[in-house]
Amino acid sequence: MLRTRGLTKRFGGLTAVDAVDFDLGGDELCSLIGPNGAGKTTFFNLLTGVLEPTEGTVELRTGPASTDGASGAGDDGNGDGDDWRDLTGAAPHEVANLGVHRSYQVTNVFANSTVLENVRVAAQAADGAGTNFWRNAGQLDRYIEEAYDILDRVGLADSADVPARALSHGAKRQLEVGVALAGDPDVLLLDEPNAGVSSESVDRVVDLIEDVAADHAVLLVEHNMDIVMEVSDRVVVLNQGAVIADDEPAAVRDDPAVQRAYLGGYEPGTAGGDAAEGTGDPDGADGTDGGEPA
Ligand SMILES: Nc1ncnc2c1ncn2[C@@H]1O[C@H](COP(=O)(O)OP(=O)(O)OP(=O)(O)O)[C@@H](O)[C@H]1O
Repeated sequence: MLRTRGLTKRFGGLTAVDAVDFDLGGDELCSLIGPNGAGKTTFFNLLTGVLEPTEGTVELRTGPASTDGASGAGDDGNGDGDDWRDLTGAAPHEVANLGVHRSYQVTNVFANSTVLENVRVAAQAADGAGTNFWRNAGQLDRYIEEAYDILDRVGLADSADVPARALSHGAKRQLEVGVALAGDPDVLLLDEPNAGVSSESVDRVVDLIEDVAADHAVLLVEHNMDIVMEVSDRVVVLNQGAVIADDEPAAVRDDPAVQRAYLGGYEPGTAGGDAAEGTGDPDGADGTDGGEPA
């Protein structure tokens, strides 16, 4: 569905992402983990056009897509029928239009608009209708209906008329996923969707991740290893910009190189399951509510 080859980003003398070959299958939920500064956010930024790579390519399968979820599905133009679109260097809106959407570590919704409006506007924009819906009265109803369906799916139907700023942090993350879904994406990139979410809300966000993964390709950055182990089909480990493991969750957990680089001290089910060197703070002091847009 999405693949990179030799993807590299250097900031001066620092190689933040180092020759990464990565494949995300059609129905796959792949988690990207690694210590702070490993290059996860930079990798997301390269996939979504926020940053231009120093070297390497990003490609999206545009069809005909087999949705077998196998990592590395697709071909290199060798005649088995898969088509790939080169996204390398494309602007963020072009990448989004082609079906790759992301959520951010910091909540990114319109604070003063209602929950419904946030999703409705995203659905219109994705349809190329912009905000000029007056030209066809029936169209507005269609977008509102679509927005309600999405709010149902993300568990926010009861909050449709509430301003986004009034939502709890966890509910804002649900809304973010709703806004991303409104773009009708093929690929969802979720950047720490549980960061700052209270422990009571984590289960709801995890259920939502699993639900959207049923019919989308999902790449998840997550510091909480219990969640990673629970939801992932596959786990990719970055360390100093390079992939040091790419396997099923249990195999990655038991990999000595991963233990050394990242998971030393991780014990399932303890204290939120954060890996030893991760600072993702899913349950604890929520420092993110104060300065965020919503
Ligand atoms: N715009 C930039 N200019 C210079 N260096 C940068 C820039 N963005 C990131 N870096 C550096 O690149 C490396 C990778 O950073 P990145 O934020 O991608 O890591 P990360 O794995 O997402 O970390 P975290 O888990 O803390 O979010 C770090 O050493 C960081 O300081």
